[in-house]
Amino acid sequence: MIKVILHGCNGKMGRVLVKLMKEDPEIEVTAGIDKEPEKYTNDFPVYAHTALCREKGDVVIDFSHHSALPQLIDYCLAAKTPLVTATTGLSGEDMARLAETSKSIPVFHSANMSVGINLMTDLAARAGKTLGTAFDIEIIEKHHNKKVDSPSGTAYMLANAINAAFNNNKEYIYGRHGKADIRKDTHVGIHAIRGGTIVGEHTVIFAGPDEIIEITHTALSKDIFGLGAIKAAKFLTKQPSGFYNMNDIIGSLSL
Ligand SMILES: NC(=O)C1=CN([C@@H]2O[C@H](COP(=O)(O)OP(=O)(O)OC[C@H]3O[C@@H](n4cnc5c(N)ncnc54)[C@H](O)[C@@H]3O)[C@@H](O)[C@H]2O)C=CC1
Ligand SMILES: O=C(O)C1=N[C@H](C(=O)O)C[C@H](O)C1
Repeated sequence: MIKVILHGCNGKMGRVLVKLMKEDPEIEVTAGIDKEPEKYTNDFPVYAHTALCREKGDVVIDFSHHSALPQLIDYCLAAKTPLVTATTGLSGEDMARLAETSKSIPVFHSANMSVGINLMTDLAARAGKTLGTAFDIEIIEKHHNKKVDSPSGTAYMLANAINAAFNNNKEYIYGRHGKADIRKDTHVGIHAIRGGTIVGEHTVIFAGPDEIIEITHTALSKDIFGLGAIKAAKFLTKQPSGFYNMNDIIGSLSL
């Protein structure tokens, strides 16, 4: 039985993970950490801070807030516990911290734990490479009205994969309010919609002369992210130190 320390256990994704792990005989929550520890009644202890957690887990799963990352990394390093982090809104400095941490313990990060988005990322990069600069690229993401970061981590993941296909010469343009000039072919427009209970929708538009290609992924339930994180946790407990992502568990998606 794999023992999980669930960081952010009382959040929306935390509740999904608690439910999914109850249904899985191979994995269980040993302790939770959440800055609102009493929000729900849980059948495992919940602490307000990593420093208070005495339980030992085989792996930490994190769906919380990017501001918690430094303390979470300190905890994982001290407890020598592998870290699966799905939290978004990470800065370049945060990513560098995760990469440094992965020299000492196994670390898994993906801004989107679904299989579909990871395939879409490959498809979008390939489309960018094939279509070249004749096609303008815009990314639209839609999420629920409780999401705190924008644009989404997934929008960045898609943009970065496309950018890599263009030797990283793209410039990200966030909305166009106040812009009084035409777009350049080096621009990638990124636009965030927030409303209702939208689980998550990402569209990459390639708009060319007289034709348009759109690639869309729609998440219909948060379970897809939770199941991906559980797969990642099971995978990570068997790995040496290193920095892993979804491609390591779903195999090469190169088309
Ligand atoms: N990679 C993926 O596939 C997915 C990533 N996410 C990301 O996961 C994160 C959480 O999403 P939700 O559950 O929807 O948010 P949420 O706001 O419902 O839950 C976050 C939880 O973390 C707790 N928290 C915040 N700061 C903390 C701290 N310093 N220490 C301990 N606990 C803290 C909050 O009290 C809350 O219970 C977000 O960054 C979101 O973008 C969400 C869905 C899928
Ligand atoms: O906050 C969310 O809900 C989600 N966040 C992730 C992101 O920022 O990309 C992944 C998913 O789209 C849901």
